[in-house]
Amino acid sequence: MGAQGSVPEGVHVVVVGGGFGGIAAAQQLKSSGVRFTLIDLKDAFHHNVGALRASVQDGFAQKTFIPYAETFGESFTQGRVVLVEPEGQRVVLEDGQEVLYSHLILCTGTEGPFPGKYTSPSSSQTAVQRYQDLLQQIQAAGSVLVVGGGVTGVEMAAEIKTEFPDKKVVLVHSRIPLADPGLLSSVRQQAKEVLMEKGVELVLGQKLLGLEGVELNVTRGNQLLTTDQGTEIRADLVISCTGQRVNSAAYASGLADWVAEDGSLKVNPHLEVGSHPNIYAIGDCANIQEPKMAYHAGLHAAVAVSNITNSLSGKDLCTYSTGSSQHYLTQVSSSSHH
Ligand SMILES: Cc1cc2nc3c(=O)[nH]c(=O)nc-3n(C[C@H](O)[C@H](O)[C@H](O)COP(=O)(O)OP(=O)(O)OC[C@H]3O[C@@H](n4cnc5c(N)ncnc54)[C@H](O)[C@@H]3O)c2cc1C
Repeated sequence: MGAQGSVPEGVHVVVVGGGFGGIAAAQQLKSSGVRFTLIDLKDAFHHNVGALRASVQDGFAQKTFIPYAETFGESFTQGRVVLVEPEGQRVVLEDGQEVLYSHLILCTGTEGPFPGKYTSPSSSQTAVQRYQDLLQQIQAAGSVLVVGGGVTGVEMAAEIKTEFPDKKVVLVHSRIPLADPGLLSSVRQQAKEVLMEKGVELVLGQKLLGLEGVELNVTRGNQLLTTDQGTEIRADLVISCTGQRVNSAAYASGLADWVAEDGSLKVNPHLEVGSHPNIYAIGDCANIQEPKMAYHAGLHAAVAVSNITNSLSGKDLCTYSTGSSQHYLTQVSSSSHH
């Protein structure tokens, strides 16, 4: 089905979440001529792959927020989805507005602490300012403690030390290996070596105590922090890169039967959620055993949109194969859908 193809009347795809998965889906729906509504609580797409660079480089943050309305016009609605109702085929926004769908693509991603993630319902201007403010705090600090050695923490520590080699940067991580368990151990080892070469001090296999009581992202001057093994760390500024979790609030009650332990949605190989052939989950909120990456979210979007258009034109559905990006679109017979 292309721009000239005919889309059956009444088709309206609602895409919840305008992260990497959501914008890829919306762009493909737009070029397929399918009516859609993209809903996000922010007014701009956040290219969060650049979030940590935006924290250390003046003027970079504004390049990482791209207003949805410029690309999607009236097909974009700003708001927070608080409920998915599969029976009524509608989603409900925080302000009470209801949006009906024929097909739903859920891509609410993950949430986590600023600066790695920015999930406040504020304007992009406010968001950009927040990154600029953090840059000033980093500039003012003599020493920075980065908490959490997943990929975000590793990147944050490396970015600060790269831009400000004279600052003391300490990275504390509760496990010994750095970065994410889904990555090759050689990659994780390389991340460690890069940090050590740059002069980042590593405190591994220790958990920082009392993080809840620490004012984050503000330079306070020589705060004393302690780990569960009694190691004392002094730092002017503390940045948290820990505790990312799947953002399940929108669907947790409406699709409770299909929510996995980590909050993600259980999908079949067509990326359909549970027993709902018209509801898809893609990106970080889809329960797929692979590293959570922007790149994968884009691949999922292609599968979900192809399956919507294929189901409308009576074609076979595609399956998503983890890790085989070149062959991710595999046509399979799916007589159960037709
Ligand atoms: C610091 C950092 C660096 C990264 N670097 C890389 C990299 O180099 N390469 C790579 O491939 N991946 C990278 N990743 C991972 C990548 O960012 C994620 O895998 C990707 O963002 C997932 O896309 P998504 O669309 O599933 O979700 P997200 O990008 O998390 O987007 C979800 C969207 O949903 C919206 N939303 C959530 N709940 C609601 C609701 N209830 N109502 C309305 N809207 C809602 C949010 O506002 C958000 O815009 C990085 C991640 C971080 C944190």
